[in-house]
Amino acid sequence: MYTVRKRLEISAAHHLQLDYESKCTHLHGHNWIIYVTCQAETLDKNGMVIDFKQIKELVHAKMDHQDLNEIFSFNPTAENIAKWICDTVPHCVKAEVRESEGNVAVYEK
Ligand SMILES: Nc1nc2c(c(=O)[nH]1)N=C([C@H](O)[C@H](O)COP(=O)(O)OP(=O)(O)OP(=O)(O)O)CN2
Ligand SMILES: [Zn+2]
Repeated sequence: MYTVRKRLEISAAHHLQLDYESKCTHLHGHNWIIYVTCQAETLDKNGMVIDFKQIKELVHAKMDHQDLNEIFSFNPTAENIAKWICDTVPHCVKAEVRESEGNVAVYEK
């Protein structure tokens, strides 16, 4: 099994829709650190699981310097973003989304 992992740094704003009082319901931003892990049993004709550049184009280009509530139809929690990444990037088996050093969500297929 081949495994590749791409690290992305993304500046983006969001607010959360919650059924309890929270400062996070107000618009605010994070410098998100995201790790995308992809796996394949065999490599493509270029000798890759997936080009790192393609991962960047699919995730960084969509999210960087955006209001995540405007570009996503779901509540943009770290968990939901991690799931969206796994569903969007070919061969993705795991996405780790860090809002900060202490706040991390992971989705694995
Ligand atoms: N399970 C989740 N919990 C929370 C999420 C999330 O995506 N998944 N997101 C938030 C907010 O985005 C919020 O911005 C987090 O703010 P922060 O101030 O970093 O959170 P803390 O209060 O926990 O920060 P400390 O620095 O540890 O005090 C909230 N929760
Ligand atoms: Zn937040």
